Amino acid sequence: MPCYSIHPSNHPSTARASTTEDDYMYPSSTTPSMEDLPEAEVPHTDPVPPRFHTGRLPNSKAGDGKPRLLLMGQRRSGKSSISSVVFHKLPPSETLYLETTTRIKKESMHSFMDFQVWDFPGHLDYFDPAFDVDNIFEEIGALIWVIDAQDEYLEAISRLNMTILNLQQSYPNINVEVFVHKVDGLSEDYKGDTFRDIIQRVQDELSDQGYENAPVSFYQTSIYDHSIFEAFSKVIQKLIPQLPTLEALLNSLCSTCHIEKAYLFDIMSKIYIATDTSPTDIGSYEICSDYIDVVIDVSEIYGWDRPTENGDAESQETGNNDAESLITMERKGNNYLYLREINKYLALICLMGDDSPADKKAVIDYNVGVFQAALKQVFPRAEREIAVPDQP
Ligand SMILES: Nc1nc2c(ncn2[C@@H]2O[C@H](COP(=O)(O)OP(=O)(O)OP(=O)(O)O)[C@@H](O)[C@H]2O)c(=O)[nH]1
Repeated sequence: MPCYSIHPSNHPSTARASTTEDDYMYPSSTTPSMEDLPEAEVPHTDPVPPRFHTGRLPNSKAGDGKPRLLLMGQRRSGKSSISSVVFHKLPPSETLYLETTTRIKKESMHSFMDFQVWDFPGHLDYFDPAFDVDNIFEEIGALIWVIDAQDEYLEAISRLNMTILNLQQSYPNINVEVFVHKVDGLSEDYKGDTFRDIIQRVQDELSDQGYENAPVSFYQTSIYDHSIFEAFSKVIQKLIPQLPTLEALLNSLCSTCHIEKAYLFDIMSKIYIATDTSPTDIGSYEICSDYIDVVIDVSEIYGWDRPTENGDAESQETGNNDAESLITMERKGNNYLYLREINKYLALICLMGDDSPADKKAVIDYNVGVFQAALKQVFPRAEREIAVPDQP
């Protein structure tokens, strides 16, 4: 059995528990990586001067600097389930017991980049003048609109279109991501028909209102398979300005080492933040995603605390030298899988073809080391400074 380990002290679930950056956040008792923010806005009555989109990149440091993913849609469409399954690792079957959301639920995600997930109650009319629309939409990274494909969806489509048209004036650059959700319960034919019908209706209604080529993307999703993670990966990738560079680095790694497909994964959520530009298929994503689970499970059993060289907290948090970056290769059908922990948030997973990577492992190791070094330069979060408490 090849060796591997994602070191427990380096493991995201442990590492992120200690990250407290915002005064106004308090740690969640159940999940260390997510933090509940104080409750939703209380509608305020003061007149709000109109403000317009600044054209900043969504994750540029403005305000709290954390792009928001807003989860909106009709009641019971599955918004809270999506957030719980992707970011809290809730088993999908347990979402049956989730209570309906009554106030905006804000959570902060500490990972390769910080972002927030805001789960909106289905019934809320956020364009009511009592709400501070700016406060909701100004730092937005993406608006994720969830439509229950197993239910009557005309009302959901008209609310979506109303929202897009309302936002178009002040925030024309917002990415609108439509999750045609709960497709697990539908036959293949019905699923395809429903998906096409929803796309057609949204586009037709928007163009009837004079809004052609609206920036809306559609995904078929379910919490019962990997589709929700794939969709989230694509949504998150749009928020990463360095994506083209990451893809170029992965392309170069793939061609140098004869790698068929390479993914850069966020270990905790199993969202992939970049992949090389060869065609992606859900099968290879599934293999890699399952493999992360195996490595994490095994490392939680067999991992051990490695003392830091000088014992200081910073090197413990950020240190990820060779000793903590271990490798596994495994035969899977005709493929080899290669996993390397890049830092405490990210892991590189590669699918390789027939010629045994074991013969050229040294070359792969070397090139992955080069990739890792380049990543640190282009993607500052790879070397993120962790706040170290002042010494008395
Ligand atoms: N079959 C299926 N059911 C799902 C899926 N996602 C969520 N559900 C179910 O849908 C129901 C409603 O889910 P919630 O997450 O509470 O929906 P919500 O949109 O947050 O609802 P509100 O809080 O009322 O706005 C739950 O019983 C979930 O188990 C899915 O992908 N497939």
